[in-house]
Amino acid sequence: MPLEGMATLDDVNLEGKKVLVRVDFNSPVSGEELLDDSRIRAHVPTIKELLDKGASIVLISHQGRPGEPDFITLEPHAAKLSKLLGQTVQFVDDVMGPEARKRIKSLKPGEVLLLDNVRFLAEENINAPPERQAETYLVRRLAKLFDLYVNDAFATAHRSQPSIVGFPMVLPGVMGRLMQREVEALSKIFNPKESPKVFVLGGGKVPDSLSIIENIIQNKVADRILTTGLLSELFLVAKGIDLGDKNMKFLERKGILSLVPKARRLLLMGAPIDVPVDYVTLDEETGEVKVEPVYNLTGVIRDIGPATVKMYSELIKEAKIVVMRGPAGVMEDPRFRTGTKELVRAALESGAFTIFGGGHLTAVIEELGMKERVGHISTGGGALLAFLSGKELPALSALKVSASKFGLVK
Ligand SMILES: Nc1ncnc2c1ncn2[C@@H]1O[C@H](COP(=O)(O)OP(=O)(O)OP(=O)(O)O)[C@@H](O)[C@H]1O
Ligand SMILES: O=C(O)[C@H](O)COP(=O)(O)O
Repeated sequence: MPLEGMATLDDVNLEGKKVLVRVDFNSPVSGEELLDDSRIRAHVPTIKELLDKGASIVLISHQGRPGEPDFITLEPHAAKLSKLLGQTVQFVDDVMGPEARKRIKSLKPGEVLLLDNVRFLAEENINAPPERQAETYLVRRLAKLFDLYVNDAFATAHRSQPSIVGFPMVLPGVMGRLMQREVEALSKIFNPKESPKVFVLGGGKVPDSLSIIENIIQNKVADRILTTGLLSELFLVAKGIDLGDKNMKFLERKGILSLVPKARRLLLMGAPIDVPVDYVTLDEETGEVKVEPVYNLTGVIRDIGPATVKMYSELIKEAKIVVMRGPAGVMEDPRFRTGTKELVRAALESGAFTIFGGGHLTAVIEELGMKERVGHISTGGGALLAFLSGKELPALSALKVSASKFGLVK
């Protein structure tokens, strides 16, 4: 999806403006302690630019979902952001009540205020069309206190919630730098000029990966799809290969065998799907770890094998764009991390523009110490899956409507 039709920070005057910025600070937590700050860190360039250009900033975000243990206040996030910015980030344990409105009104240029978890409001937890969300209490109460709305929350772009699609209906809405970077990088995937493109798809979210494959086949996006992880097991079964009793039973228990007809249809449509030739397996009784060819498996599949790594690495070398999502094996156990690590290394050494998604691959990139070679690491989980599956992202549609309604783009 091109940037076309959406406005960026370059299209608006920020001097002295009061700006509402939707960020996605949703982070893994233990109690009220943040376990990872990468989502918060990712928004720093946008926030700094707004401050440098003389705006006062009010940040709005969610954390967790109602009923889940990670559904907590954003107070620790404010403390973390203060450290990252090197300036005090004010916090108010309120979203749209009198205290929050008073603090928003008194905010001065150069100051930052973080509101509390927007999902504490029932309205925010309902997905509805933008016109409906523009009429929520949240939007009616807060919008009049601002000059501008900035959406920097790519990771929540697949939700049609008031803080995402409601505000830009009534305020001029532009994308922040993180949102812009995500959309620009991910748009390369659908640009026919940037070929050949190799997708390396693995991990455990098999139905999501199938939706991605359907979309990239329909749009003739991928030149090759290299499968790993549970997805590769599904395609081997679809090709008629018996993975041995233990693996077949595991796939059945996970509901993956029911996806075989769909996988077979994709193969019959001529999808350029590659499957592993060997796996690293574990004998659960003896604890023995072995490399076994796919047609003679006795152990439980834990990682792709060395011959597969070699074959896939050769194909990756020829690519202009490499898109990688999900680990190649059960990489939580260091004995089964080699496949993922070597494919990530091959991608980063290939000279291709690399796009990575998912927490597991991000951890491997850090471990390899090769972060500076990365083309793009997406902050999106569900949003990235939706984007790659060709689904419309409500946040982007709303920004387009806003840009046209408020005359922000020519
Ligand atoms: N062959 C396999 N058999 C069983 N599990 C596997 C296999 N290959 C990968 N996995 C599991 O897949 C899981 C990761 O898949 P997932 O698709 O959730 O990745 P991800 O998007 O990077 O995750 P997140 O972003 O949530 O951290 C891991 O827990 C890993 O152990
Ligand atoms: O972590 C995410 O994927 C985003 O923050 C969106 O969260 P959600 O799936 O709870 O809407």
